[in-house]
Amino acid sequence: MTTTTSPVIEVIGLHTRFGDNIVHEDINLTAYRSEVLTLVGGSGSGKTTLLRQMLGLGNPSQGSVKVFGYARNDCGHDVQKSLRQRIGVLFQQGALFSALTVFDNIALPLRELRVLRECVVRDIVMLRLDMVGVQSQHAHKMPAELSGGMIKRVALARALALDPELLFLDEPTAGLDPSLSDSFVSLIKDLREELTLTIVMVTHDLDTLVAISDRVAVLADRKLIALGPIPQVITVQHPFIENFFLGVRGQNALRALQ
Ligand SMILES: Nc1ncnc2c1ncn2[C@@H]1O[C@H](COP(=O)(O)OP(=O)(O)OP(=O)(O)O)[C@@H](O)[C@H]1O
Repeated sequence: MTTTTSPVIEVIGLHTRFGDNIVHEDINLTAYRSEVLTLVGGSGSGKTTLLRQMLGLGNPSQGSVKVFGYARNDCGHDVQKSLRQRIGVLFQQGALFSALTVFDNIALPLRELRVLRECVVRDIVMLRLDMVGVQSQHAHKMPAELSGGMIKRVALARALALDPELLFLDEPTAGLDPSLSDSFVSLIKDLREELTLTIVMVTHDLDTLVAISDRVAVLADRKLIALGPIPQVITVQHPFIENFFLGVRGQNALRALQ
């Protein structure tokens, strides 16, 4: 994997507090073009909050989050709109609209652009379904008729509908059994190469983390306590890192790196 040095996301001097609850203290972090950066940390360490700030869904109390060079909490409507088109998101929950077919779920972001003819929308939807390995006969099914693995794939197709440069994955393999999880991870690996995606992921799953990440950012004690490739991160002495990476599950997952 080759990364170039251009920053896609820059988190600068970020502090977050909700009332008396201080979540982040002086977080500084950069995600570079075409890398997979994974956020880990214990429950409540502020991973989701940081992801939401990167998406422009929440503001830090201090500091800034820049995406493609634009400060998320200080850009106009047109910039926000163009950023939305350059970013895809796979949410852990509520991945698909239950009242819409597979086809309409994937078509939604395309139709929202209000510039594409329906025949073009159709071609793009079918292309995206093919990309994620879902056969076209499933296009007119409702989400309730799909297996968990298929729902993830369709949600990924929707996240990729607008051909984004940056993809956020929130617990992408949560709820999948190990074999479905492995095949979803290989799909993400293939697509990130094919589409030159920059990926920012939150996961608790060590196998997923080891399989996809170029660098890992570890949040604990309100701070960024480690940032780098896994072999470097596991040398940092901190109870979270020792429990997470160096327990039995961690050791098993880390064997994949050898
Ligand atoms: N909108 C909000 N209002 C008040 N407190 C919030 C809000 N969003 C998050 N928090 C608090 O911020 C802290 C960090 O939450 P966050 O969901 O970001 O953690 P997390 O690392 O993603 O946790 P988990 O791994 O359990 O999902 C928690 O104490 C949470 O209660």
